[in-house]
Amino acid sequence: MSTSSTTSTTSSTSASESSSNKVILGKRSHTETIEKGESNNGQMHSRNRYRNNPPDFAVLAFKYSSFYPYVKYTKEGKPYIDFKNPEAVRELTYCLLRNDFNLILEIPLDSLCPPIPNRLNYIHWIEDLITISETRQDRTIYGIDIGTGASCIYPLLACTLNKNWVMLATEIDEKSVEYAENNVLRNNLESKISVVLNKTDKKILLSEEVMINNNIRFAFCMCNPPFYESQEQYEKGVEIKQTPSLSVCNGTSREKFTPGGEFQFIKDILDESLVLRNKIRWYTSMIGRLETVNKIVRELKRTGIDNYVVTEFCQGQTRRWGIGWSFGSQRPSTSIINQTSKKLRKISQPKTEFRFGIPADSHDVIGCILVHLNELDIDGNFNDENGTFFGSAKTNTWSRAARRQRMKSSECQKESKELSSSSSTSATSVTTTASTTTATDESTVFETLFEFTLRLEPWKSNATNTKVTFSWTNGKDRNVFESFYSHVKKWMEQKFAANDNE
Ligand SMILES: C[S@@+](CC[C@H](N)C(=O)[O-])C[C@H]1O[C@@H](n2cnc3c(N)ncnc32)[C@H](O)[C@@H]1O
Repeated sequence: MSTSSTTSTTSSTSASESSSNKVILGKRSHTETIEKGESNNGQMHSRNRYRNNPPDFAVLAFKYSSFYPYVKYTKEGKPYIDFKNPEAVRELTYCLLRNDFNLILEIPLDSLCPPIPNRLNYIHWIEDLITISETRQDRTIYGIDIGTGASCIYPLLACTLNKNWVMLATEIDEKSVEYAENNVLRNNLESKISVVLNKTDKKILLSEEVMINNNIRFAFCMCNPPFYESQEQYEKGVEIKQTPSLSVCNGTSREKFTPGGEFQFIKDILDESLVLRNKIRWYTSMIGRLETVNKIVRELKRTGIDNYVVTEFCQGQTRRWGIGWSFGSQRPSTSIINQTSKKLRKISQPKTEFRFGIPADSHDVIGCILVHLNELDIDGNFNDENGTFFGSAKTNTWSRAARRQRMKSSECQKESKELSSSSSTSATSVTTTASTTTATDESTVFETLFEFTLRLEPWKSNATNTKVTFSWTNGKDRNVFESFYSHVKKWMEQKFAANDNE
């Protein structure tokens, strides 16, 4: 059976064990949880509805007569189900989808039965990634689910949770396509989800049916690839699992196996992404084995892609991983980069958030920073409500060379003013004009180097210490942003040290 069913087992087992610990989560927006910088910490995604609210088998059995026969009770009266029984597992999945998402599905008994909490973790992580680039919540978000399976689980859940999402679901297996299409129709989601049969297993995205002749610019693609390359590798994988599998082994061979295993499948997506580039903003995949995460990160680096994120999907004792990469210049926040274990942070891209403290109140600090940003010709808007500045730099105005150049041109201007006030010669005015033009040209010729936000905390309080946080939100060159940040930090520290000494 596929490892995904094992995920269902361990999750539901641990879920029922912790059912005394129920907390109903209030509805929180994507941006809210991202801003709070919440990481997985060995748990489900912070918006996953099952994180602190595991399924209650007794309640489900009472509500759904089809599930009732599968629920048994321990001597202590604790409800449980036999995860070795594929029908019981499938009924549980049906009940959760119906009860919590108002979705009705039909999945063949020999096919993969998707564990819902695990599938939600991946969708919530995609929501976080998309939030970086899509600030307008009313805009249609286009996504692709590669290998949607008979259940069509990702598109169905994703479009139910996100009303502005539209998804293309791809699949190579004809029977699965038929089931997936019927599942879409059954839930009246045909205006949101299209299922296509990918006629070649040699191509994943670059096939005629998927991206060739498709003019849509997709925000993301997602994929739960077949994990193993052979039955032998699968059996080995099962053997080395630390906890014995409690679950039945369902899943067709197409769902479990692919030549070269998951590494080759994701590597193929990576190779195709090098052709498609910005036609899809975030290329992502689920990963079943930790060693594959390291191998794919090495491939990303080898091809020069530095804008990537890795994450860990936790569900009970089972771990899965997620990887995403982009050719765009939008940078994920540090909290998205950090949505993983400490171990994986080492191979993630470095942080995009930088912080220092200034021993003064926020009013004095912002006054000083804004004057200096103005001197540096940094464009931007300051939001006085929350103490946040949104800025962009067109050209490097803070480097030593740029500052020397600025000093030279202001000296020139001073000289020319003095000369023109004593004797107005045409030669001097030409010099003045020339130097101004050079400066103007420099700032208009270059595109935006980077965008950033600058936040002061605590804002509008009498605290005599202010935390200044710079976040790199857009740009290709990390070194340029970091040199700007270092310059402003040094300048501020010197300024306030000087004030202290006065
Ligand atoms: C592990 S299953 C995932 C099913 C479902 N997405 C889920 O998460 O439960 C992988 C699926 O990918 C499909 N697949 C394999 N190669 C493919 C390709 N080149 N294009 C589209 N689908 C493919 C398989 O048929 C299988 O249904």
